[in-house]
Amino acid sequence: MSKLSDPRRAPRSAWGRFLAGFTYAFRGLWYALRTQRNFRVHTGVALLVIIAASLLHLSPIEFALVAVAIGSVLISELVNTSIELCLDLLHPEYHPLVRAAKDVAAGAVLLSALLAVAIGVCVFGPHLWSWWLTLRR
Ligand SMILES: Nc1ncnc2c1ncn2[C@@H]1O[C@H](COP(=O)(O)OP(=O)(O)OP(=O)(O)O)[C@@H](O)[C@H]1O
Repeated sequence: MSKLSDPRRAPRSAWGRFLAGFTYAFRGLWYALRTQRNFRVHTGVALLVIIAASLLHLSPIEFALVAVAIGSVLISELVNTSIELCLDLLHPEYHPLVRAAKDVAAGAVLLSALLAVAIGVCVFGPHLWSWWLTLRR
């Protein structure tokens, strides 16, 4: 990339740099949505969970817990993707340390997904149970 086309070199005001930061962040989210199947799946599940949370009229605290669960999964997925991209760029060939680094990053995603499931069971469980009891009456 030539220096002229490198956006980091474009002269900008502080406000312009601040706004550009948002553009880069949304570009990152769009990149993950376009290229990462797991991120798309997790985003779809998150939307379904938000719809279910609205239908079941969760309390503000319950909604906050669900938001933390969703956020932790999506954020860990994004960090995992970023780590994978860096490693693929720096060392595309097989290396045991690359394997360990990618496996650890994948482990972080797994842990956050398990945390989300635990929060989901604790928050949605009682609501679904009372909904089920109402249906049976
Ligand atoms: N360069 C490498 N050297 C050693 N092992 C690697 C290397 N690249 C990938 N691996 C191993 O393969 C696994 C999958 O890696 P990969 O980069 O395909 O991730 P992925 O989770 O399938 O990502 P995605 O589906 O998002 O592309 C890693 O967890 C790691 O164990």
